[in-house]
Amino acid sequence: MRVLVIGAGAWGTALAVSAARDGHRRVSLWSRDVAQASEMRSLRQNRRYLQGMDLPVGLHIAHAGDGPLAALAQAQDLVVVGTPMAGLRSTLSALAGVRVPVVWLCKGFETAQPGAQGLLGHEIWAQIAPQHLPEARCGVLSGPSFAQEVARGQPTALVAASPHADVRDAMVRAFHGPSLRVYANDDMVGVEVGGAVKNVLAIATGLCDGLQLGLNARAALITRGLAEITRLGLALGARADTFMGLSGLGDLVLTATGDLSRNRKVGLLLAQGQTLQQAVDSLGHVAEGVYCARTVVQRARHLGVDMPIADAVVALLDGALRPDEAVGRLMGRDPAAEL
Ligand SMILES: NC(=O)c1ccc[n+]([C@@H]2O[C@H](COP(=O)([O-])OP(=O)(O)OC[C@H]3O[C@@H](n4cnc5c(N)ncnc54)[C@H](O)[C@@H]3O)[C@@H](O)[C@H]2O)c1
Ligand SMILES: O=P(O)(O)OC[C@H](O)CO
Repeated sequence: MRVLVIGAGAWGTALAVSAARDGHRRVSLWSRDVAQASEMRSLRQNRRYLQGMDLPVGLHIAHAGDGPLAALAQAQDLVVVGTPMAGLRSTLSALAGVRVPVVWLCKGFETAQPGAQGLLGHEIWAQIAPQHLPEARCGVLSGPSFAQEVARGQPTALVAASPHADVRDAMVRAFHGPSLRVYANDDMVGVEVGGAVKNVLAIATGLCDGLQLGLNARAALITRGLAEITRLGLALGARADTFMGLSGLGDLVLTATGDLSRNRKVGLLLAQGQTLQQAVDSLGHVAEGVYCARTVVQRARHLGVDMPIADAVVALLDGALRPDEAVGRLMGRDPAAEL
C-alpha cells in the first residue's frame, strides 16, 4: 500500500513512522519546508518536531521542491493531510482533482473569518473537492493519541471515520498494526466535533489544575465538558454514541489530564499568570483550542446550544475575564438538571 503523509509536524511524522515500521507499506512524508526535509533525509530524524526519534529506513522523505504535490498524491493509495487546521483548506485546494481518498488528522474548526462561520474539515472539503471531482471521497483519523507515544510504539487506539467504507478500510490498512489499533466509524461529524472541542475543554482543565481547584473540579469539568461536546455534536448532525467513544470521552480524558497536551499546557501557563501570547510562544507546536474556541462558541450560539465552559474559555483567551472570575462565573450559574 502507498501512503502519503503531508505535513511533517509532530503528528504527521509520528504516524508516518508508525506506518512505515510495517515493511509492506510504502510511506512518504512530505514537508513544505525543503530545508527541514533535507535535514530529515540526512539525519534520519525530525529534530524540530519529534526530537530523538529515528525515522525508519523505509520512510521516504519528500518535499515541495520535488514537484507538484498533486502529482505525488495521484500516485498513492491514500493521502493523509497532517497539517494543523490552518493549513487544511490550502492543502485540500492543492489536492483538488486527485483521484485518491484524502483524509486528515487535524482537530479543530477553521478560525472564523469576519462575516463567515468557521468550518469543520468535512465542511471545508465539501466546498472544494466535489467541485473538481464529484466522486471524491474523504475521511478523518482521530482519537486519543500523543505523537511521542505513537512514535515510540506505545499502545494506542484511533478511530477512522468516513461515510465511505472503502476510505475507512484504507485508513485501517494504512495504520492498523501491533501497537496501533484503528477502529472504524461512519459518523465523521461526531468524530470531528469531539476532536475539535476537547481541545477547548483541555485549556479549561489545565487552568483548573493550575489554579489547584482540586480533583473534584477537574472531574466536573470533564463530565460537563462532554455534555457540551455532545450537545453541539447532536445539533451538527452527529450520533450521541460517538461521544462515548475514542474521539469523544477517550480524547477528552487524555487531553484534559495528560501533561503531554499542548492545549492543557496553555491552561496551566495562563493559571501561572502568563499572557496568552507568552503561553502560545513557549509551546513550539500548535494548540488548536486557542484558534478554534471562538468558532466553537459562535457555531454553538448560531445553533442555540448552551456551552458555558467553552464560553468561559473564550472570555479568558480574549482577556475579558481573569481565571478566578471565570471560575466564579461557572460556579455562579443557576442550578440546572443534569440531563
Ligand atoms: N501532536 C499530537 O500529539 C497530535 C495528535 C493527534 C492530533 N493532532 C492534530 O494534528 C494536527 C497537527 O498537529 P502537530 O502536532 O503535528 O502540529 P505541529 O505544530 O507539531 O506541526 C505542524 C506542522 O504542519 C506544518 N504546516 C503548517 N501549515 C501547513 C501548510 N499549510 N501546509 C503544509 N504544512 C503545514 C508545519 O510546518 C509543521 O510541520 C493538529 O490539528 C493537532 O490537533 C496532534
Ligand atoms: O497536545 P494536544 O493538546 O494538541 O493534544 C494532542 C492530541 O490531540 C491528543 O489526542
